[in-house]
Order: sequence, then structure tokens, then C-alpha cells
Amino acid sequence: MVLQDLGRRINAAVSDLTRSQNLDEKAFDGMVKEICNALLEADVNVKLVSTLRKSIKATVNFKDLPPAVNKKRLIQKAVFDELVKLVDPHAEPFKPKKGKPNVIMFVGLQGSGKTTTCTKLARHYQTRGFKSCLVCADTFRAGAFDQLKQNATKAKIPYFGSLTSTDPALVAAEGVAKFKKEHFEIIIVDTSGRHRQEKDLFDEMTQIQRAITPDQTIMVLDATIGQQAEAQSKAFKETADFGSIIITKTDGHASGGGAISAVAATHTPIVFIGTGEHMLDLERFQPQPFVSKMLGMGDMQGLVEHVQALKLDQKDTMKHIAEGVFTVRDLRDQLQNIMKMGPLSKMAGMIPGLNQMMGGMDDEEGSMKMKRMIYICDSMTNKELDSDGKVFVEQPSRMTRVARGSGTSVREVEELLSQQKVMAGMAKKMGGMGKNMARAQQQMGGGNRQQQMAAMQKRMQSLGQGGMGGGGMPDMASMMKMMGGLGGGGGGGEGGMPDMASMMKMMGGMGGTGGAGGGGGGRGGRGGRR
Ligand SMILES: Nc1nc2c(ncn2[C@@H]2O[C@H](COP(=O)(O)OP(=O)(O)OP(=O)(O)O)[C@@H](O)[C@H]2O)c(=O)[nH]1
Repeated sequence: MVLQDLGRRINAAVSDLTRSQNLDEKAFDGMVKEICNALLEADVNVKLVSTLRKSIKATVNFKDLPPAVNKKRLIQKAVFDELVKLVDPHAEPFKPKKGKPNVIMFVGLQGSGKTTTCTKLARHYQTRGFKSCLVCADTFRAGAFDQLKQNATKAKIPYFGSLTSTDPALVAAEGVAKFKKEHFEIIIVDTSGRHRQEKDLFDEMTQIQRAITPDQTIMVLDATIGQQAEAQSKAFKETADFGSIIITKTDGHASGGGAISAVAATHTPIVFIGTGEHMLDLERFQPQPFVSKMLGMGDMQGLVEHVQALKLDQKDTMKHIAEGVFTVRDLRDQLQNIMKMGPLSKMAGMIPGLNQMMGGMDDEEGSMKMKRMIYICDSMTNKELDSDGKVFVEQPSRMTRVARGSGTSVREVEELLSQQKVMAGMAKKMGGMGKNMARAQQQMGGGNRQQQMAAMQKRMQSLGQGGMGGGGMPDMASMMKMMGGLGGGGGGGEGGMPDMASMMKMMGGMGGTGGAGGGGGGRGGRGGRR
């Protein structure tokens, strides 16, 4: 996404300055200029850029800086804070209430991604325990109801609409009344769009609004519309007075700055951003984590939320690990969990520094590698799956059978068993930790969450030094679970940072770029035949 390019440019400008020997006012001015150019090229409104420039200069106030002050940190912080201010409307976003109907109406131009986003949002709330449903009040575009129906069915969300009615306000009112009666908590109403804002569209919007009196109106803005975003959102604001914005298609090649400027123009919070066409491609928007991610500093809070929302099934694996066991089936379950998380490149954006590290790592290659590993597991018997893998040492001919059955090679089966052995070695050590969990918790309990996280990281690190050194298969999901439990209030990139070295090692082993055999280093790693 181009916002990442923007982040990279800003980062480079700050890093160049802070690395240079001559940190004088001229160099500082040059950095501010480069940041402003990058923002302007990303379509951020010129007035906003000018304000940002003045604020950075005023905060740093280069002339009056006493020599003892750590200029580098001050400059970095000023740039970060000003970028956060740029996307922070200082308005509280709407929070739906449990146990009562929350009617949410969507508005936006045709093709902005309304229908897709309605379903994503309904699913988002559904997974968080809200009884959610969808109403299609788009009677303008033929096929709109069908599209909503298809999306809703896929996401298992109840829906309402009409193939015959031509009165959107009536359909909306009927749908909302029906779902209120059925005690739905989130009722999302999709409305029609037009190619441009025109009188008919705005009349229709006000009629629907009057008919359903929504608790929240959300405007959907396409990130690709650039500078027009500001005028468009102002026009919608005057008519429909929306309370939140969702920016879609931030995964594309859009500059995105126009949409960001709309926040400032309307003093309205962005609540979510669309990051792809898939149902799960919706991320909660918060100014600090957003800027962190844009600058390549990661978004740990987003990552934890993403993983929690997936509701990964890992009860058995966690129990096994606590007992010091890790079976072939556990490995299979972990592979499945990792595949659910979405493309590695997306996850990498949330993990500080990982994007740069990933370099040429290819999503498709990594995912194909994992799929083949799952095929291997699926060709095993239940007894083999629930074993510690030693059965294959006792009966090597089974490896050939499994390879044949899964359409893979004996080498790949060996690699998988090596991974499992590495993980089993780790589990054995963690088993001790499980037994001593009460004591460990007591040890960690005194501190705050960040201290708890640090304690846990230390544990992971000490385990990782032995077991994962050889490019062992990741236990990413368990790691995430630990982070989920500990890092809830992380505050984005600056909050609880995970142990990046371990994380990257884990991710590195996953990419399928040659290291899967686990041949090197670690005590638990070995690539050879058992
Ligand atoms: N890449 C990407 N595509 C998206 C995103 N959100 C929506 N889309 C795509 O944008 C296109 C238009 O989305 P719709 O949901 O049909 O748009 P709409 O605003 O409902 O359109 P009307 O019903 O005609 O008003 C579809 O192909 C979606 O898959 C996103 O975040 N990223």
C-alpha cells in the first residue's frame, strides 16, 4: 500500500537526520521539508501539511535546544506525535451497547465498498458476541440485494431485503423493525450509492435516516479517490451527518492521504479500515497504532486483536504443552491456525521491523509449503497423528507410504517430523513451566502487564535458544495467545513489544525458503532421518 511507502519515506528522512553527524538546523529543515513533500505526494491536504510543518518546528524549536537534550529522540517523538494528530479527530468513536438494538446506517458513493464493509462489520461484531444482522435498503442498483445476500450467507449473518420494493426507506424501516423485535443487537443498514453525490441520493439518505433513526451513521470512503475525499465527505456530512468513517481499499495502490484529510475536514473519527476483499480484512483504526504501522514500527495491539478474533482452536495443544507433550496432530493444528491468520505479509506489517526483514519472502510459497505439510499429516493414521513421531523411526516404510498418499516426497515427511521433534523438545521444557505455572505466575504477578510480558519473553527466549535455533516450525498461535492474554492494553507500537528475535526466527522457519529442515544449530534441531 502506498501509505507504507509514505511511512518508509518519512522514516528514511528521520533516520537520515538522526544518523548524520551534523545534526544542525539546516539538516533538520531538510528533514521537515522531505516529510512534507512525502505527505503532499500522498494527497494529504496542503493546509494540514503546513500545520504539521509548523508544529514539528515549534515542538523541536531547534534554536533553543540546550545541548544536553537528546535531540534525536525529541525529533522522532515530535514527528510521531504530529502524524498521530493528523489522523486523530479527538472525537470518541461510537461504541455499541450490549443488550439493546444498535442501528448502524452506511452511506457512501457507489462502489466505495459499502456492501462488502457492512458484512465485514456485522461479522466483526458477531465474533465479539453481538447478535448481528444486515438490512439491504439499496433498491436503486439491481443486484445489490443479491450481493448482500451472498455475502451475508457466506458470513452466516441473518439478512433482510426486498426484490420488488422501490421504496428504500420502507424496506429499511421494515427490516429494522423486524430485527428489533427479534432482539438483534447490531442492525446494519446498507443504503444505495450513486456515481457522484447528487440530489436524489441525498434525498434518499435523509428519508432513510428519518425512517430508522440510526444510532450511528458511518460514511464509507474509498482510499483511492485522493483529493476529492475532502469535498465528498463534507457534502455527505452536511446531509447525513455521519458520526464515523470507514476507509476502504487501503491495501491498494491508493495514496490514502486524501481520505486521511477527510478526518480533519469533518472532525470525524475513522473507526475501521478495509484492507482487502476478504471478510476478515477489516482492521480497527486507532491513530497511534496506525502511525506506528505506517512507520514500520508494528501494531501489536492490532495483531493481538486479529488473533483473538480468529478464535483459534488450541485448547488441546495448550494442554499438551503444559504437560510437556507435542504430537504430530498438535503440529497439524498449529499449521491450520497459522493459515487462518491470513497472508504472512499482512501479519508482518503488524510486527515491528518484520516487513523489512521479510525481504523476498513470498506469501504463496510459504502458504503452499504449509498446505503440503497439512496434506502429509492428513495422510497419517490417527495413531500416527497422536504419536510423538517415533513410530516412523520404528517403521520407516510408513514415511514412504505417507509421502505417496499425500503427493509429497519422503524428504518433506522427514522435514515435517523434524519440525515436530523440535516443537516436542520445546514442549518438554515448557511442560516444566506448566507444572510450575502457579509459581511462575506468582513471580510475574507483582509487575504490570509490560513486566509480565518481559518475563514471558525471557522464558520464550531461553526456550528458543535451544529449540528454535534450527529454523524450527513456529508455535505462533500459542505465542499469540500468550500475548493476547498479557498485552491487552499495549498501546500499539510503543506498548508491549514482543521478543522480536524469537518472533522472526519463528516466522523465518515458516516461509519455506529453504530452512524448514531444521538442520542447524539448536539442540532440538536435526535434519536427518530418525
Ligand atoms: N481491495 C479491496 N477491495 C475492496 C475493499 N472493500 C471493498 N472492496 C471491493 O470494492 C468493490 C465494490 O464494493 P461494494 O461493496 O460492491 O461497493 P458498494 O459501495 O456497496 O457499491 P454500491 O452497492 O454499488 O453502492 C468490490 O469488488 C469489493 O470487493 C477493500 O478494503 N480492499
